[in-house]
Amino acid sequence: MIRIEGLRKTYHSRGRDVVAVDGVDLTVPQGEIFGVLGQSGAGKSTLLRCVNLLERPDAGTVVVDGVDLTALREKQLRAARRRVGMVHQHFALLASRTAAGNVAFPLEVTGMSRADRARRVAELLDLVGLGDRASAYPAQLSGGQKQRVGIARALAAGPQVLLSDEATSALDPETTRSILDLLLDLNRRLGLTILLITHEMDVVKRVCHSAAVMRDGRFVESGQVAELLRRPDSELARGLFPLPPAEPRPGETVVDVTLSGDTADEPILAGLARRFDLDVRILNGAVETLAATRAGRLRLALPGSAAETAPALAHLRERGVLVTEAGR
Ligand SMILES: Nc1ncnc2c1ncn2[C@@H]1O[C@H](COP(=O)(O)OP(=O)(O)OP(=O)(O)O)[C@@H](O)[C@H]1O
Repeated sequence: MIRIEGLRKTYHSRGRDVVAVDGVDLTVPQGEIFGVLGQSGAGKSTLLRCVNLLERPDAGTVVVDGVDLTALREKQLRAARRRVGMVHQHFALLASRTAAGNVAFPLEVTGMSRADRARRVAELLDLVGLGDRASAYPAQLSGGQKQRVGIARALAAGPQVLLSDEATSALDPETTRSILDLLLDLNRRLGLTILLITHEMDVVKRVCHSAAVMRDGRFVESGQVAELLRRPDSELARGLFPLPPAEPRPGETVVDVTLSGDTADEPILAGLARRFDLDVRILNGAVETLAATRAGRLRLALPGSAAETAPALAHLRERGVLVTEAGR
């Protein structure tokens, strides 16, 4: 579990202050995957580096598995950091070491015997699906394979918590999917708590139970993905399911409906046709399986004026469907 309260970090550079993290509160329960989404410069990397205290925050506390890391001295902190694995965007592997040598690296300072180390490294490489590439050097591995080595190395000391710094942004879409599937699998099998930063909506969609949108050092919204999808003003919901503009026909009322959880699998349009004798057109949209819920957004055109379609829309709302004005 990760609990962050009141985190702030300001950099002083060339005579001016840059507030990179401006009062962030965040809780990631044990076994959950939390994604922080934001554009370049939002403060995501600084936030992540403050979680394992690679960067010391100016204010706030960072508690990982019940230990307040901000209260520790350097020596205790080095030991406590083993509770936190880190996966890097550009893998950060040692070119002169094999895959096995890279995974063994963090174990060498723990005093583990050579035989135990070899056993543990083989186990970790198997876990990430690279059991047969133990003696390959990074230059002989694909990007996805390098990231698998990076993940195995991050897990070497048996952390409960994994931090992922844009782990897939240097990878092609198919490899990205396979690495995200691996993170999801590790989360489920090991009960691993994962805090990841990303600028890609797809990453949030595929693996995150909860997420935050970060801008100018602050969280502008944060919560479980399923819950954010039920908020009419959620930026994340709009980003996860963008709806391109669509031209209605004369006499139609156009609305956006957001479905999450049970409503995503109910035949809501058939219900409208039956109960209200309405032939609804789907202008665009999608319903998908996300990490923790089924969800989607549709832009619908209903025949009739706003007043004429109001009972049908009220019926949808009663069933738990979020109905908003198109494009809002
Ligand atoms: N070491 C540093 N010294 C001075 N300013 C910094 C330093 N590191 C980051 N910053 C500034 O802090 C702000 C947040 O940067 P940060 O790297 O955390 O954002 P980010 O969301 O991770 O962006 P990116 O995805 O591009 O890495 C930016 O304005 C950046 O220029």
